[in-house]
Amino acid sequence: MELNGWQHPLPVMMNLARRRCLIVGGGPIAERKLRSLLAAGAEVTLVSPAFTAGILEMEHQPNVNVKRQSYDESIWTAHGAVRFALVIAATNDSQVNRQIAQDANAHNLLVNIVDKPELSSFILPSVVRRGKLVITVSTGGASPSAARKIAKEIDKTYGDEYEIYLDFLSETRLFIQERVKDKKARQGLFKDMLAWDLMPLIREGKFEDWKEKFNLALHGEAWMQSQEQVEMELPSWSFINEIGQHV
Ligand SMILES: C[C@@]1(CC(=O)O)c2cc3[nH]c(cc4nc(cc5[nH]c(cc(n2)[C@H]1CCC(=O)O)[C@@](C)(CC(=O)O)[C@@H]5CCC(=O)O)C(CC(=O)O)=C4CCC(=O)O)c(CCC(=O)O)c3CC(=O)O
Ligand SMILES: NC(=O)C1=CN([C@@H]2O[C@H](COP(=O)(O)OP(=O)(O)OC[C@H]3O[C@@H](n4cnc5c(N)ncnc54)[C@H](O)[C@@H]3O)[C@@H](O)[C@H]2O)C=CC1
Repeated sequence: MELNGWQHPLPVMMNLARRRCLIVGGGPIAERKLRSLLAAGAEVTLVSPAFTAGILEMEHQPNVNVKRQSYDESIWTAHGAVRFALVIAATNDSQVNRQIAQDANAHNLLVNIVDKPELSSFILPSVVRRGKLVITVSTGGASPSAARKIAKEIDKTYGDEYEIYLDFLSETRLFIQERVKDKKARQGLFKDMLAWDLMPLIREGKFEDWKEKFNLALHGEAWMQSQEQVEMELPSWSFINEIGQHV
């Protein structure tokens, strides 16, 4: 199935924890894709007559299953059923890669063909990570090295402070989500939080002290302590917001 170019792909973030994925091929590109899948928690089966030293070093990890054979159709049914969440064809034989694309499509599986974006149902972007913050760059296959270059520029701009910032937002958001029932009220609070200029505090190493003060105020408030979820008005939020605004 030839896809209609990469005019308007759907960007997604996938939770691959304990999902079985298949990589066909054992060269440096297969190794790069393997590392990405393992970092996402996937269980990966690799099929290839030969493997890089890097792959062989990982062979005995519990999430890695190495099969020393050329690709053939038995891969799909080896365990009685099609069992892969994602498939990556990373051989250096474009005919074999094309065949894998056809077979994966026949099984209705998502497939990435490393030498043929137009036959792929997904491609991998270049990635910048700061803890929970993930920034991805894709050119839809137009220029993977441009994607990488742009990601490197972003990498320089977004420092480690974003990881701390996101952890704080995540913690506080969860705390509020558990206690404030009214959706509109919650969203108002999240909007207020985003306006707080915390980044300079983090950069100057003053954030931990500020956070302690903030958390004392947040956790100490009567409305936060009540067992009842708050419906709408949060009179003491303005006090919390004051602390946030005057960092
Ligand atoms: C379509 C896609 C399919 C896919 O693999 O998912 C694809 C396809 C191809 N890549 C090729 C070449 C190179 N790819 C890279 C690097 C990366 N390639 C990645 C993704 C993608 N590559 C997908 C599109 C992503 C997008 O555009 O958004 C990255 C971002 C992510 C990753 O691989 O995980 C990773 C950077 C990781 C990082 O950030 O560090 C480099 C540079 C390098 O290795 O340093 C080169 C050499 C320079 C050059 O050619 O530009 C070739 C030609 C092969 C040949 O000529 O033989 C093809 C096939 C074709 O173009 O037809
Ligand atoms: N998507 C990307 O980011 C990039 C893609 N490429 C493309 O990826 C392809 C693979 O790149 P490398 O890993 O550097 O190639 P490589 O030549 O080092 O490795 C190819 C691997 O495929 C295996 N293989 C060959 N025939 C097979 C078969 N029938 N069944 C199973 N395994 C088989 C080989 O044993 C080998 O392990 C290149 O041919 C190139 O077209 C190249 C650079 C970047």
